[in-house]
Amino acid sequence: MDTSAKSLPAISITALSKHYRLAGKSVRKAVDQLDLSIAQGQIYGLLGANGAGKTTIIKMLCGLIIPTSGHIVINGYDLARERYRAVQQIGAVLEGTRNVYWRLSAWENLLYFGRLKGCRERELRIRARQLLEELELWERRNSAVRTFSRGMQQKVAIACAVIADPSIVLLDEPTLGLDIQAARTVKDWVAKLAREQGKTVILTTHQLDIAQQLCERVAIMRHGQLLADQPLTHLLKYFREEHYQIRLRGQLSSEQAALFAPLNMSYADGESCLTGLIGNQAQLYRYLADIERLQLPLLAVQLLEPSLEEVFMRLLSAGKEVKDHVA
Ligand SMILES: Nc1ncnc2c1ncn2[C@@H]1O[C@H](COP(=O)(O)OP(=O)(O)OP(=O)(O)O)[C@@H](O)[C@H]1O
Repeated sequence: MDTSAKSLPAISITALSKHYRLAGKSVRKAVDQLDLSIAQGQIYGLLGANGAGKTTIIKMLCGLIIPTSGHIVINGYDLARERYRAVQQIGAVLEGTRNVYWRLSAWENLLYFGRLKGCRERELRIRARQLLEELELWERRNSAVRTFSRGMQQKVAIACAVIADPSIVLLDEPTLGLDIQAARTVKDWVAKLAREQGKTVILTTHQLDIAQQLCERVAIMRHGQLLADQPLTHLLKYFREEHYQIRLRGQLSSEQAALFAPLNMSYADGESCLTGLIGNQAQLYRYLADIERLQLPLLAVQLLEPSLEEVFMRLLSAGKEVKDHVA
């Protein structure tokens, strides 16, 4: 296979399913007839509620779970028929804290994973040093990973995943449990992997603000199927006509705020701000009628671009597939 072709998708998934047999004759469809194509050099977010099937997809891409049916092609290599070559294209950090050896130092972990992946000794040492320096871990390279903070451990795990310089990096919940500063370091580094080194990054996360900052394209999954698979900018435009901000002078009482309950309420500088998706004009007028009835001083009603979190919640509650028709 020609892996150098730029037009080749990094990952191509066709009619992929994973069905688990449960007790009796019942079956859980963790992933169900999924089609997906992920372009080279993209940061791709795989989003969905708990149990949507994200980790199952990541594990199938790594070759850790055998699909029930369907095909996975990675940089042109069929995972079922050319497994070694296909898996070589990938570096992965799975969910949780056990991606690296806690008794080994950061340096030893990098050398261990590099040798396991067939790196040559001289290049391996140069790359290990470069990665540890980039991630600000060089000073602590000889300390056992178990003595590291959660953020430092996660940085070591990501460094181990990319030690052999794979072109595709899979990150399952890369910022879970990290404090704001550690999450930002990981986030900035993920962005650098794609934008400066041209790597394809596929990440799952429940932190939708991080997905919104990082991802160029986003898939939203529900019950093993796709509800949406679109460029982030398209998705954010999807409910643009329905996302409002209503500003009022003064602070609402809790009884007054309850009338606008599905909207987010904030108060600052003497103004109350109601923000959220208002699905139709009739609902908007009902809110405005309440405002008039309560004699709340109205300052402004404005259309806003929704956040990814609002689009996500809306899509999940609607439960309908979204076609890519937004220009
Ligand atoms: N080994 C297994 N046996 C049976 N069912 C499983 C197994 N592994 C996963 N599942 C089920 O498959 C579905 C998808 O799980 P998966 O872990 O892929 O979801 P997820 O989107 O990653 O969820 P989360 O966000 O909670 O990590 C869930 O209903 C889960 O309970």
